[in-house]
Amino acid sequence: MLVTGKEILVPARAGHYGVPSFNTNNMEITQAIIHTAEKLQAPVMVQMSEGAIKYGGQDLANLVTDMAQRASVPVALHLDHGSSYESALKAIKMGFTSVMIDASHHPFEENVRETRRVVEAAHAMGISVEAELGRLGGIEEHIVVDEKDAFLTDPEEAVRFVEETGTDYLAIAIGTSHGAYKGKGRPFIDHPRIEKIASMLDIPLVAHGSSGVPADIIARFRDAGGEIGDAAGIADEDLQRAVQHGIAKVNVDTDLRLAMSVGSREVFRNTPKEFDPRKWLGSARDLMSEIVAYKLKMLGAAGKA
Ligand SMILES: O=C(COP(=O)(O)O)N(O)CCCCOP(=O)(O)O
Ligand SMILES: [Ca+2]
Ligand code: NA
Ligand SMILES: [Zn+2]
Repeated sequence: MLVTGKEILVPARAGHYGVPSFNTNNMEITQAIIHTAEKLQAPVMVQMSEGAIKYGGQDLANLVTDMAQRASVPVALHLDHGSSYESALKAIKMGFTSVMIDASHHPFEENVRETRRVVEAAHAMGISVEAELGRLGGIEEHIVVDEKDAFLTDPEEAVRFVEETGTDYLAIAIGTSHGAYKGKGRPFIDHPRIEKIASMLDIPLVAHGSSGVPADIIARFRDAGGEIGDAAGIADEDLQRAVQHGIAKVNVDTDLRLAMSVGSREVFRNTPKEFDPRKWLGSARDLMSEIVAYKLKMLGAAGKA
C-alpha cells in the first residue's frame, strides 16, 4: 500500500530497525525494490531525485505509485534532495507521499525558513517532510563540499531546528558522504554524535550516503569492463549500530547503480551477440534484487511490514 514516509519511519525508529530508501530511475530498479520488499514482507521507501524526475517524469512517478498501491507492504514515494519549495510542491502534485527539502547548505535561519514553508504546505496536504541539518562530504546539491566545509550536525542546533520547523524526520551529517568514494578504507562514523542527537530528539533520523560499495561488486564491475578508483562505502556494522540509536531511514543509491551496471555489463561481456534488452535489464534487475534483499535483512526491516 502507498503510505507517507512518516507511517514507515516512526515505527522503524521505535522498533530500532532501519528502512532503506532506494533511488529509482526506471521500471527495473523499481521492481527490484518493491517486489523484493514484498518477498521479505518489509516496508520500503522508493525515492526519486530531481534528476530522476527530469529523466522519468510523471511516467516514472506513476509507475512507482501504481506499484506501491498494489504492493502487499507499505511503500512511500519520496522526493530526494528537493532543492526548493516549488520542487517539493511539484512532487506532491505528482503523487509523492514524502518530500525532502534540502536547504542544509544555507545558513541556519534560512534553512529553518525554507523548511518551515515546506512543512506547512506538505502537512496541509497530509504529506510528510524530511529536512537536513549539517553538511555531508562528497557531492552535495552538485556543489563539491570539501572536507573542511563538510560540518557534522550539532545536537543542540538539531533540537532547535526541529522545534522551529516541525519537520517529520531529520537528515543528519555524521560521517557518511554520497557516491562510491566515502574515504580511505572504513569511513569514520560519529556514533557518539548520533547517540547524543537521538537522546535529544525522538523523530526518525536519516542517514544519507549509506551505500556499502561492496568489494565483490566492485571486482565484478572491473572484470566486466568497468573502471572505478579506490571505492569504499559504509560498513554494515556501523549502519547496524546507527539504527539501534535513532537512524530510521538509510539512503542507498550507489549500490543499486553499481549492481545495475554489473548485471548489464556481464551480459554484454558474456554474450556479445545478444541484443535482447530483456537479457541485460533482467540480469541487472536480478542483481539489484539481491542487493535490496541483503539491505532489508541487514537493517532489520525484513518481516516488519
Ligand atoms: O544519500 C543518497 C545515496 O547515497 P549513496 O551514494 O551512498 O548511495 N542519496 O540521497 C541519493 C542521491 C542520488 C542523487 O542522484 P542524482 O544523480 O539523480 O542527482
Ligand atoms: Ca544538503
Ligand atoms: Na532524502
Ligand atoms: Zn543524499
